[in-house]
Amino acid sequence: MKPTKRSLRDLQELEDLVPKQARIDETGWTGVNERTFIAVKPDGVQRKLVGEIVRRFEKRGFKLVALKLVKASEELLSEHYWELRNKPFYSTLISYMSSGPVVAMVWQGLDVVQTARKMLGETNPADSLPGTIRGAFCVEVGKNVIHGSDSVESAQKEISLWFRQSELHRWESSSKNWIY
Ligand SMILES: Nc1ncnc2c1ncn2[C@@H]1O[C@@H]2COP(=O)(O)O[C@H]2[C@H]1O
Repeated sequence: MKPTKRSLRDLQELEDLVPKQARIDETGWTGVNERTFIAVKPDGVQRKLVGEIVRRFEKRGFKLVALKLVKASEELLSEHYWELRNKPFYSTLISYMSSGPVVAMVWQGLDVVQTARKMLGETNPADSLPGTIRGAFCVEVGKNVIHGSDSVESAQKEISLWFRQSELHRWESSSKNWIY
């Protein structure tokens, strides 16, 4: 039977009922299918760095799997930054991250988690090499313009937290054979 608009919406609603943990395995790919979560933070969006950041990931050879402009709720941010909840800068971090829209993305490719971290630079921009994103575009740890998952495991959790399965796109890149 051809699915109607209504039945597609029903499927979406059903998917939202599936516990997030159950979806982690589906994003836990390896090799050329490894994925990472990248977010251009509110200062990066305000400072018009989105295009430059997307350009760097595209030019490196990674594949864009998902992208959206989102105003993160405090609930989402408290899950995302759960491990930092006792840090003295935690409340400043939550208000900074909820101060404006964030561009949330998923990028895919060989060793993308580790390579993306190198492209981003160090958490503190002062320690970041000039060619990195933070080394080129920011100066202060509290406004460091971009987030990238620090491990494959964190990437799986963060992708599941920020995206629905239906927002992660499968597509064939025509330049794949020139990259791998
Ligand atoms: N000393 C600090 N003061 C303020 N913010 C910090 C400090 N250390 C880390 N952070 C923020 O906490 C964030 C944790 O995730 P990120 O590595 O993306 O970026 C980090 C900074 O935005």
